[in-house]
Amino acid sequence: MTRILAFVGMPASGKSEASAVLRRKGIAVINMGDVIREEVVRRGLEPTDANTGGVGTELRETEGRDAVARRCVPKIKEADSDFIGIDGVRSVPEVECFKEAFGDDFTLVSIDSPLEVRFARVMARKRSDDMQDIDALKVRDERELGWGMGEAMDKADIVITNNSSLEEFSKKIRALVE
Ligand SMILES: Nc1ncnc2c1ncn2[C@@H]1O[C@H](COP(=O)(O)OP(=O)(O)OP(=O)(O)O)[C@@H](O)[C@H]1O
Repeated sequence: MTRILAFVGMPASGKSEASAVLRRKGIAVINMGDVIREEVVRRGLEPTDANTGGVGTELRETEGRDAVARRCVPKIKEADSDFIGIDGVRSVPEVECFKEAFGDDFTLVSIDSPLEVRFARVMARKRSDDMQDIDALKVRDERELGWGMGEAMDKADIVITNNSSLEEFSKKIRALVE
């Protein structure tokens, strides 16, 4: 039996930090974006933002909105471990795919963090693909919501707020795992 903790949340809400807590505990985390990057490489393409975006959209169009989740299922089964994390759930069909494959062993965790707090963190993190003003973050939020992220967050079994320190947040994630 594999217990699965999957994280869903708006951009810069803290999904990577939650995944890092799991990894520090020796728990493997599957990043759903990596599944798309793998497909890009398999097709002999460069893993650029444009190519991953294009392949991701194409996979969803040709194989269904749960295409990426379906590719994760055998990976989770093959890993044959007691506990696994998933970073990057984005829509209800993906949640349904995991629920169908793993039933009650699948727990969806929504990470909740307000726009202003997320924006301050984006400014501090300085990632190359990050937005430069709060309006750009709002646009990114709208794009993710357009893919059904809001409905996926509504399906969460557990909601964790991340609006204070990183230590406080890590403690909540550790408690969840334990
Ligand atoms: N509680 C916190 N206190 C301070 N910094 C935080 C906290 N939570 C997250 N951060 C920082 O905010 C930034 C965004 O968090 P993170 O990268 O985990 O978000 P994400 O949900 O994975 O984002 P994305 O969806 O954009 O990849 C990171 O630099 C992270 O270290």
